[in-house]
Amino acid sequence: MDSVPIIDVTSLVCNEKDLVQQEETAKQIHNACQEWGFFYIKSHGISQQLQEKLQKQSKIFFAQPVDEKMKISMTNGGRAWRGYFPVGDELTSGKPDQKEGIYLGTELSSAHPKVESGIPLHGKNLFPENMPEFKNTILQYINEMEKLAHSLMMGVSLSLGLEADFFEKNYLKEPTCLFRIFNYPANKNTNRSEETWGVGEHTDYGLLTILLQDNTGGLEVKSKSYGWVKAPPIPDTFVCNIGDMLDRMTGGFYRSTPHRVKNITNSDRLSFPFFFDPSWDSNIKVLPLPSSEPDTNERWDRLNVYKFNGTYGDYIMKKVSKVFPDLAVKQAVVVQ
Ligand SMILES: O=C(O)CCC(=O)C(=O)O
Ligand SMILES: [Fe+2]
Repeated sequence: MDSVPIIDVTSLVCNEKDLVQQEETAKQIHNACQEWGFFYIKSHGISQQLQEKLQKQSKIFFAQPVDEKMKISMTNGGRAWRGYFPVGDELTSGKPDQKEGIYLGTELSSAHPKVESGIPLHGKNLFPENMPEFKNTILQYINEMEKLAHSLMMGVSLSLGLEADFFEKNYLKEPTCLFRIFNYPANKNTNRSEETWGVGEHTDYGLLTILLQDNTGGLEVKSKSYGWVKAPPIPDTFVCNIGDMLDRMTGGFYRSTPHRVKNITNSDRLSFPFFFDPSWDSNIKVLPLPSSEPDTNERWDRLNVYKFNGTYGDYIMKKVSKVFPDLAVKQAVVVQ
């Protein structure tokens, strides 16, 4: 098969347990993660109405003048790294991406122990005051994505021959949930050369990403067997992909696959990645798996993920500080 597989995840999300069907779904996840590191999910249980509401309000938000959007600028987000960034502010491999966006995550009050102790990427979201419905929709969406992600990680556990709650017990007591809303401007609105990307080639950092994309298209996945392959929008599905931590834990058995985006159409493209990552202070350990074969090809970031030892917090801070170097300096995060 030369396209990203589609997996029906009913058995993972529904309340009635069908162990036989769960094993079957786990087998499909296993094959997809080994071959692609990517898969589409269908029958996921997230309502179309919620997805449409989110898209509609995001469109309204991005259509506003930059001054209005900058009222929730990331520079006001402090160590939580939340808020809006304009086109060109986010870098991939040192190059500005052709996208604007909002960084969001689990809503934590300033009294939360992690916020009180100054742990980065944790805290309050910045919501536009002129769009109260947007806030409710985002919070509801994050909540539903988190539940879905727990169910999918049960499938990933089973797919590796582990207890269904392996990740739950060891890495997901307090998952790091990051949510982003991106707008990739229409081709006609940018003076871009061939080399510019909506987001350049990269891998995701954590365990599992669940992506909602609008109808525009533009996402590409670097497959093992077929080179760069398109991952177009498919109605009623989300795109899922695994991140560096699962690659590290499985010793390369499951790969965090490079991907990139270019919007070549004459309309803006909206996308909504939800990143489901290990608890901040969980120590990333290699799993006892039968046949692990680390990837020896040079990675997009020239790092060797198989040499990484430490907590998820250690890993992501190095990454995020490269993505927004100016902000990292303001937040006193060392850029390496
Ligand atoms: O916009 C997309 O389709 C993908 C975005 C992405 O890969 C990311 O934010 O990590
Ligand atoms: Fe990504």
